[in-house]
Order: sequence, then structure tokens, then C-alpha cells
Amino acid sequence: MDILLNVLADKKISEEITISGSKSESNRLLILQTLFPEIKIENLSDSDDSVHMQHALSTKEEVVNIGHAGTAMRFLTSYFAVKENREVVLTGSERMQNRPIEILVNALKDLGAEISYKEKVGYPPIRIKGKKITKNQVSINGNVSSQYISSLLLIASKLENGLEVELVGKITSIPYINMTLSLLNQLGIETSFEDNIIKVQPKKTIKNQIVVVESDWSSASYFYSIVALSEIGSTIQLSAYKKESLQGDSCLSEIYKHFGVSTTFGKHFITLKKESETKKEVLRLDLKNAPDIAQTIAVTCFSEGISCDLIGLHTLKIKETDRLVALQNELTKLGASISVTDKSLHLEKSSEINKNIAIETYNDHRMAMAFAPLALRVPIKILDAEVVTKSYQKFWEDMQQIGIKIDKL
Ligand SMILES: O=C(O)C1=C[C@@H](OP(=O)(O)O)[C@@H](O)[C@H](O)C1
Ligand SMILES: C=C(OP(=O)(O)O)C(=O)O
Repeated sequence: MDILLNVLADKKISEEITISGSKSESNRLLILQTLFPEIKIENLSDSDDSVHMQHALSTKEEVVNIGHAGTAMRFLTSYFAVKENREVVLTGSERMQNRPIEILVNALKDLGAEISYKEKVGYPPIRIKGKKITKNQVSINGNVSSQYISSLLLIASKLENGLEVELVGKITSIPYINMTLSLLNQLGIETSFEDNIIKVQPKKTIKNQIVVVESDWSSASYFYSIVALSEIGSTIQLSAYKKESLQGDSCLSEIYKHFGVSTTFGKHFITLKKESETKKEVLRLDLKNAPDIAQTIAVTCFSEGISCDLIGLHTLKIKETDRLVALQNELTKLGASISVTDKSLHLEKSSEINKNIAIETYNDHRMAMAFAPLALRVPIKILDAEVVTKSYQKFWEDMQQIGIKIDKL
């Protein structure tokens, strides 16, 4: 489905939106709930990725297909590796078959797991024969994807002897590792993370408990961008959020101050308000702890006509698409002067935005969502707009509520 986005009249925005649960927290909790049925989950994400995870955990089929869901692919690899009396072929979309998994597979094999590649070495699909694992020490490279590490940590407490993970090299996306550890702690599982060593103690059962998932902060980023581009005085209230978040992308509340956007924390919501004009100086950020908001920030800077230097983007090329190349292609079509390396992006300030451009989305939900706020500046086409459901089912409905007019092409 291709769509045209338009804003009919400039007006102050004042809206309230409820966003579904974090897909990162949800996909961790779904694995943990299968291991510890004592858990009840509230505000579970309705994203395609969480639907894939639920299906994968309940199916009895031999072939388990998780579509585009990176967390499902990575977390289920460890889950099935230790599930005795079960053999599966774990696979995903064409893109997933080109997203690397070897670092995790090697760590699991070092622990004694039985995993083989069905096609290309290092990539899904993989055949996993579930086994009892008794070893409790492993080393893993920390600079490619934190999801490999979270995957090991999620099953660790169910191993007879717990697990000690040594992280080698620089560690990327650390808040996601901390999110995993915090959720384990919340359930009553003991963990420690000192220097580059993470330990998880074994645990057979936990107390009956309800875990409430906070809404998704990466999804909130698109509203930060909209408020940044809107008239002074505009507000959007988003729920359900809290100040003490487990999600690293909550750093948005600090970052968007550069665009004159304030964040007020209510009991279960946040209010974003455009207080002042965007600062004209270059925005320099290291996003190694919050890679998923890079596209949103680059598009906000372009729309606001300011320059940015984003570093720490080395994980972007192995996500739903090569996001650095995708950003360069699409921003260039809009008239931007942008250069990228394999880990950074530099955007020059510009004053013109080309009209009637059709944005390719590359099977990447965040390409569609990051470019949508530009409709506040110029009419813009988004191709294959349905990609958003990977993380955000009612994204386009919510855009209409904000005042963006959507026509199907
Ligand atoms: O653990 C998680 O839930 C995630 C970790 C991050 O991936 P990397 O660690 O591969 O950067 C992030 O980009 C992804 O959307 C979700
Ligand atoms: C990178 C993402 O997801 P995943 O790696 O889980 O597919 C994302 O949602 O931006």
C-alpha cells in the first residue's frame, strides 16, 4: 500500500495517544513466561514481532518462521537450544536470512548446544536440536548485537548451574542488556554485571506475579519528531510511560530539548510540548546506546534545516535493512546533502525540501515512520506503508488523529 501524506492547514496540535507495550520488553517477557509460567503480562506489545514470538513459542511444527523479528530470531535460538526433546528449523524472512547469527551460535555451541546451518554458514535458517546444557561459562563478542547476549541471559537461570558470560570487545546497545537484567531481577533472579562479566544465578521457580510492560519509547520517537516540527505551544500526551524506564530510547526526552521539545512526566503518561525554536547549532550524538532512534533524529534535523553528526551507528547496517544506505538514498531524494560511513552519518543544514518525493521503505518499519513527520513540511509519499506493523500496528491511524491526511495511491 502506497500513501500520500498531507497536512491541510497549519494548526496547533493538542492530542492524546496511547501506545502499545515495548516490543523489546514484551519479547523478553514472552520467553520468560514460557520458562516461568508464574508470570502474567499486562500491556503486551501488539507488534508483528511479538505475534511472531507468541506463535513460535506455542507451535508444534518443525519449521518455525519468525518473519522480520530480530529479537525473536535471536532469543529463540538459545530457547530452542536448551529445550530438550525438541528439534526445530528456525528461519525468517529473506532479510532475516542475511542478518548474522554466528556469534550467538558459536557461544551456544561452546556451551554444548547442537546447532547447524541449513544454507549459508553464519545465517538463518538454522537447525537446532534441544539439549540439556550443564556448562556455565562462555565468552561472546559484545560489539555486533546485544541481542545475542540478552538471548543467553534469558535462558541462563534455567540452566542447572546458571551462567557466567564474558563480554569481549566494546559492548554495543548496553541499555538492552540492562533491560534484560532488570527484568530478571524484577522476577527474583539474581544477576551481577561487573566490568565485562555478567553472572546469572540458577532459579527453578519464582513467585506468582504480574509484570506491566511500559509503552514503547522507540514508537514515541515519531511524536517527538512531530512536536519538534509543529507550532510553538503544540502538545502531544503519550501513555503509558514512566520516568524510571528500562528502555534506553527514553533518552529522547533529553535529545529533543535541542529541538525545543520539553517532556513532562505525569502519573502514567508523558506530555511533549514545543516550547521554543530548534537550536541552530549542529546536533552531535553518539547513538551506540539507542540505535533505533537514529532514523527519526536524522529526519527531524533535515526537516528543521539543521546539521547533524551522528556516530555509534555500526549496528545499523545489519538491521531490517542497511539503514545508513537507506537514509542516504531517501534524504538525498528530498534534497539533503548527506554522507555516511559504515558507522556514522553527517547531514549538512539545508533550507529547501523537494516536494512530491516517494520514500522507499526497504521492508523497514522505521523508514516509513521516521519520514512520516515530514508531512508537516511538504506533501510526501510513503511506499509500502504497511511495513509499520512490525512494531506499531495503528501508526497510520494515530498519524490521522494528529491531523495528517492520508490518501491511498
Ligand atoms: O534487545 C532488543 O530488544 C533490541 C536490541 C537492539 O539491537 P542490537 O543490540 O542488535 O543493536 C535494538 O536495535 C533492537 O531493536 C531491539
Ligand atoms: C532493529 C529492530 O528490530 P530487530 O533487530 O528486533 O528486528 C528495530 O525494531 O528497529
